[in-house]
Amino acid sequence: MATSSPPVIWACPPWRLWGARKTGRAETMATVLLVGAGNMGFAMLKGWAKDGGLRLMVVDPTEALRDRAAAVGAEVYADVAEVPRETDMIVLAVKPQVMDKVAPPYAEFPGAVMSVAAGVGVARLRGLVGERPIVRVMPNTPAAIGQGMSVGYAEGADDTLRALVERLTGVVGETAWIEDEGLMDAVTAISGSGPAYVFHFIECLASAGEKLGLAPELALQLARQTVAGAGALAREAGEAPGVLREQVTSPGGTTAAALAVLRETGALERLVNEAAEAARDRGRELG
Ligand SMILES: NC(=O)C1=CN([C@@H]2O[C@H](COP(=O)(O)OP(=O)(O)OC[C@H]3O[C@@H](n4cnc5c(N)ncnc54)[C@H](O)[C@@H]3O)[C@@H](O)[C@H]2O)C=CC1
Ligand SMILES: O=C(O)[C@@H]1CCC=N1
Repeated sequence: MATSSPPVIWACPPWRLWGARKTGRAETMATVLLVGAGNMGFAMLKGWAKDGGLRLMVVDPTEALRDRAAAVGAEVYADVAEVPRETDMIVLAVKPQVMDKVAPPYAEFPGAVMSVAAGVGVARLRGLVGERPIVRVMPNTPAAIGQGMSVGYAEGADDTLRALVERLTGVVGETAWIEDEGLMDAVTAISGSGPAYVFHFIECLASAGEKLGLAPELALQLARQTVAGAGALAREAGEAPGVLREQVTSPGGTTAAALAVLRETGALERLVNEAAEAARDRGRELG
């Protein structure tokens, strides 16, 4: 019996055939539509552009943001009405406050939906885009350099869809899954918002350096590289952060003097707890 199968060939859109030739992974071809190419959407898009097997489409009303998306290889559209209805995955990356207005037209599109919006639950998303596989993902902006952390929660997703989500999150960093959607606000408070806490710590450390007499540029260089180097070590050393902390802390030395201030009253820990709780609570409000 002949093995060639013209109907399958004809059923494939041309880009799929192109992608199949390019990657040799025909089964993993996918069209991804990014709705909202702002801070978070574009951070992910930059990574997705490195995956040669994805057809990337972007909708954003802001011309400058469309231009930068086009510059990394995406097909860009100003309005949903212009977008070809050829989607395997629709990624909603607009603000939670506009989700109710932006999402409903995508109910007419095929494919699954992945939302990165803080606070917006699967039940609400289903009300907006209809019955279909829906995945919530909480990414973070280090995705822009392939160092992101993404946490997924999936309803109605089979292994193929989970694999596509992991492909999209894996190309921009690490991926974890939660089985309880109620934890998504906690995830948002730690890894979604977390980069901002770390950037603020860099600001504080640089400011402290200036107050101790360092030139602003030098103070910022020291603070930035110290946080970057400590973060990389914490990830790669294979030892608990507490062990790495002790390796810096000579008994009776300078670090011990500083940590006594930071830890003695539990002030920093309390502050971080309160900050994370505030972020979690705001996520609940947005929902
Ligand atoms: N910024 C971050 O670090 C993170 C953000 N998120 C989530 O990502 C989502 C987007 O946040 P950001 O990127 O920070 O906001 P942003 O304001 O930078 O991006 C939102 C984009 O949506 C676009 N937009 C507005 N109306 C639209 C429409 N009708 N169609 C298509 N695009 C439209 C805007 O032009 C803008 O570019 C939010 O829901 C947020 O909760 C999640 C994790 C981290
Ligand atoms: O600030 C926010 O609401 C979004 C979600 C996590 C990071 N940025």
